[in-house]
Amino acid sequence: MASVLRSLSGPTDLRRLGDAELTELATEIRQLLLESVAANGGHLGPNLGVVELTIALHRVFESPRDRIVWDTGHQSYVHKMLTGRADGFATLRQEGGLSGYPSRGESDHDWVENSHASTSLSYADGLARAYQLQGRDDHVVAVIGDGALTGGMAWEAINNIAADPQRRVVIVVNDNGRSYTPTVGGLANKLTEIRTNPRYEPTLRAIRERLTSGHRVGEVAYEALHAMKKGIKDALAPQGMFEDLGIKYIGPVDGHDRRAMEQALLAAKRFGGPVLVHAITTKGQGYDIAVANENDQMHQSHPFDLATGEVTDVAPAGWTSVFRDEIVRIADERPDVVGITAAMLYPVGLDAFADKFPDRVFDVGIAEQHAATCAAGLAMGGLHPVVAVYATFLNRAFDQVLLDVALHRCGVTFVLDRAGVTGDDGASHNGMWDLSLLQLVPGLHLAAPRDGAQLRELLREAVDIEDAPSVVRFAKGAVGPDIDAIERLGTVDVLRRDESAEVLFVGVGPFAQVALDAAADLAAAGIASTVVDPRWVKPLDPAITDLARRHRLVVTVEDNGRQGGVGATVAQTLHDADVSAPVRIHAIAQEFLDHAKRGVILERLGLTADTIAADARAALSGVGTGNNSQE
Ligand SMILES: Cc1ncc(C[n+]2csc(CCOP(=O)(O)OP(=O)(O)O)c2C)c(N)n1
Ligand SMILES: CC(=O)[C@@H](O)[C@H](O)COP(=O)(O)O
Ligand SMILES: [Mg+2]
Repeated sequence: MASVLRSLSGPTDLRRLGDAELTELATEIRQLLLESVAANGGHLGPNLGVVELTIALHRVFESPRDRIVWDTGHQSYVHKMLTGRADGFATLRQEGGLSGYPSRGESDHDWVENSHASTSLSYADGLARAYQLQGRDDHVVAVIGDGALTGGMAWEAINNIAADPQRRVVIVVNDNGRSYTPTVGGLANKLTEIRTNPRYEPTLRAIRERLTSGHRVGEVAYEALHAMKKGIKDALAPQGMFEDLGIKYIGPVDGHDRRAMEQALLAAKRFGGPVLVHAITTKGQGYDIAVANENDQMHQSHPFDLATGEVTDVAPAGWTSVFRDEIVRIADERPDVVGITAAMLYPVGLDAFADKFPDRVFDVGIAEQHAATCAAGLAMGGLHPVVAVYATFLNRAFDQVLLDVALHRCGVTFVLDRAGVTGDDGASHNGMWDLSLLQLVPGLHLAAPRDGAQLRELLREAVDIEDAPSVVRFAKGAVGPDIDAIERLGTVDVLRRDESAEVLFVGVGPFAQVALDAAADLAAAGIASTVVDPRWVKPLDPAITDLARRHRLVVTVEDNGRQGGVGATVAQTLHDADVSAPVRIHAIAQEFLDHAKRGVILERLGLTADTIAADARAALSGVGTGNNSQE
């Protein structure tokens, strides 16, 4: 059979396909998912789990006139294949290639590019209100996972959507019971109760297997089987949990039974008000290695061997593994230390802590705001919480850090993984905001370790701070070799000290190595430098000002946005101290960065030793006009 997928020019073509072709299409889509993620890495589990659901969505609704919003967006590969981009999957997540998330620049079918979870229902509420005001009868569909449904924003939106019986929003809950690990919380428990009910699951599976095992099931038999399944489902549906709020509930529906999904979606489409379709799916469906993966069901996979599921580009032990080991040693010594994760136990490295002390690590779901303020409560209760999140996701909890933690001088430690450019996951995943945002928080202590040894040391210093929030942030991936200091001035480590140095490099975190390389570059041109690692970038140690007074030029290098970062803070500090040395700031351009590998982006941003050295030479000769100047 010629490729069904390749025969499609867009979602309208789906409506001409018969059952056999639609079953074949699902098989082809799974094959393309496996091939492209095995080659490039990406979100395999989530996308294998929404094949039939997405086909049904695009057969029932008329995208882009009807808006389909994907929460988090990591499960939108099938949507992309059905909207004319199947051929692009060889370039998935590569520079200039297909994004791993919806992309407005790629297609009119894509709406939300932000990969931060739990936002879809708010977009949907807004879109539906706009349609109501404009008298449009187009549909708005939001696809949200059970994990994203644990985010506070989702419930703010549900409260608003449910407020108006005319609000035409179709909420499709893609319930696979998992974020990375099983989804936690009272709602998740209720959804799990349905999904795992012994009376529901085997019957459902038996019906699904009969309907999809190639047996030709006559229409009558099909309807009879469905009637039986519907009877079971109705008996198990969450008793009014959503309907008491004013949202019509349809389900639970077998999310891998395309026909059942189409029936449910059609009913939702016709309902004309706030309606929720509860689809039950399996993350990794169709690839047993993913389904069986207890860690995360191949939620986010590096390139892997299709036959074994083994990752093929095994990265060396990274920053996360250093944290994973040290926090367990600290927990051994400090019974008051507890850990908090926002549904990312393994990715942030709290799994070993949880294995050894299961009652001292809390998974709060995808709820960073709650994590921060709950941590304040834990601190007020006499414990020392360590909240481990990706740097970009702390954006969401800024107000909580500022006014729930810092205002009350709570001893909470935030560990920010994936700080700096992350690359593959696009603009909303780069951890390029924290060094700026957190400069604003009175009393907060902010550290950026340059290597594994410093991560261990600074983490210990941080958990010893009991009267203020402390933050330790580090990059994604491999950690470089330890860099020894020549001496320590206050909290500042001196890493290089040339005689009669003209240039003072301030290298933040792993960019201390870049600063050392730039200094070596200058030395080859006969220019002497001093290189320091501030270690604590807030509060900035006075040693930086004292050193700056004795140099002609100050060069700062950091893996954070330029605006309000460490470089800006150094420049402001020196200005306030009447230090005349100009400051050259090398940081991430304050813009949304397209996806590409981290190294490619850093090269493109000029955050490399040779570029920084060239800029310093030019500045010393008085002609430095780069866009990094602070003059
Ligand atoms: C605010 C925020 N926190 C954490 C993440 C990291 N993250 C990406 S996907 C995911 C799990 C999503 O689970 P679910 O919504 O159930 O979707 P599924 O992968 O199961 O389809 C998490 C925690 C994120 N994208 N946004
Ligand atoms: C979609 C999401 O937010 C995460 O799954 C993200 O893709 C994690 O990426 P890494 O863990 O590979 O940095
Ligand atoms: Mg899920």
